[in-house]
Amino acid sequence: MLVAVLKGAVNTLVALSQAMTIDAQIDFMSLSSYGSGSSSSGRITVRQDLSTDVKGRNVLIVEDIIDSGYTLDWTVRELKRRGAASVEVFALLEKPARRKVEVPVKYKGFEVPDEFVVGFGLDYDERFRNLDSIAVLKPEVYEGSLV
Ligand SMILES: O=P(O)(O)OC[C@H]1O[C@H](OP(=O)(O)OP(=O)(O)O)[C@H](O)[C@@H]1O
Ligand SMILES: Nc1nc2[nH]cnc2c(=O)[nH]1
Repeated sequence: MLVAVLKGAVNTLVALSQAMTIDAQIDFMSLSSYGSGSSSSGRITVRQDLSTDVKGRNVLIVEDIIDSGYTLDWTVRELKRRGAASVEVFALLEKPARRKVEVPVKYKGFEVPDEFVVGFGLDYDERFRNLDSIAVLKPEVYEGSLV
């Protein structure tokens, strides 16, 4: 089954699941470690949990971006703790320069430089998620002068 980490991974989940040729159940987990800032606090909070028991299931976690890796590290550990038979990862984007914790990623999309990206589900303070492509946010926006 596919487990998407909301909210950012929603577009990625839709695109990936529609490209798959095998039947796959989907479920969602909403986590946050960013609040309204642009860097991870490292403290994960569960905003909304899965509706499925993952015990004995083969799970593919679908992520939009891996930055520090804290979110993914927490999610992999948590799903294994709940008894998933296997836990693998699909990540659309990775920002290697900012990695704090390494997590094995089976299916990798693209590497991005150390810049804050938005669009295709990715937000800055809940804005820009509905852009249909991924763009680098101008630092003036998160440094305050354009907010
Ligand atoms: O590797 P990390 O440093 O942990 O960062 C990656 C996470 O950050 C973003 O989520 P965010 O917490 O902003 O929530 P959102 O998906 O609801 O925007 C993104 O969607 C990843 O889940
Ligand atoms: N929108 C967005 N969320 C993130 N979470 C971790 N890194 C990023 C990023 O570059 N953009």
